[in-house]
Amino acid sequence: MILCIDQVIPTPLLSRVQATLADTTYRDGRETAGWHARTVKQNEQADGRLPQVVRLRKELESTLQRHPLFQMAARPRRMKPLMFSRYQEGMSYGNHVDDAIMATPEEAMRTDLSFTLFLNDPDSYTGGELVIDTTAGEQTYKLPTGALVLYPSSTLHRVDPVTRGQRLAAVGWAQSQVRDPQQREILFDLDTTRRQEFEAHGKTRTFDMLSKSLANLLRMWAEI
Ligand SMILES: O=C(O)CCC(=O)C(=O)O
Ligand SMILES: [Fe+2]
Repeated sequence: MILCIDQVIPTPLLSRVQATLADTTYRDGRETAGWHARTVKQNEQADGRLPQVVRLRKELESTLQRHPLFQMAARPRRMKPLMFSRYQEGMSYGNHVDDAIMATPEEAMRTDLSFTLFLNDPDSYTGGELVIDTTAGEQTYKLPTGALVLYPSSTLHRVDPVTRGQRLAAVGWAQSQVRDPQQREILFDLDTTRRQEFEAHGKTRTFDMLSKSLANLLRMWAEI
């Protein structure tokens, strides 16, 4: 399942992110890529050691932790610290698969889900689409400012060359409590349906039964 979520971050935070990213130091993106991805990765990443970058990163991470749709779709157990990336004219990130295991400050994690949070106006740059290889063919994403695409880390994907302007994004990875994508999708559908039932009719018997099934499937499938 690939999910797009609009307006993930509030406008004041987005403005602060944009202001900080316009005025910070960047490093060569190849520093954080695996050996094969490094050969096709051509971008820049905000220096993650700078205090203003750390502060923003943490704020964005806690915003995601509180986002109901992100939580429902990803069920994150561990998250890799977010990275802010910038693609200037001519930069791109060729086809690659993300590393299956990534280091975090605490412990290594398995990457189940990858995501991109688009941080600037898509009309201000040309190219720079995130292209994901799926069984239904290539899917292309160039989302509005503040929108996020969540996709399986198991896919081949790339960022097409930026041919005008610059593309700013935050990228991240999550290990899910539910490893199997099909199980995760079943839980997502059930959760969505029970919320719709609640909104339409309140806490009905149907809502309770859907909640019970969701909780019991989680008991079967979740690793915590
Ligand atoms: O910037 C993006 O949309 C994705 C970048 C990416 O694939 C990566 O950092 O592994
Ligand atoms: Fe990637």
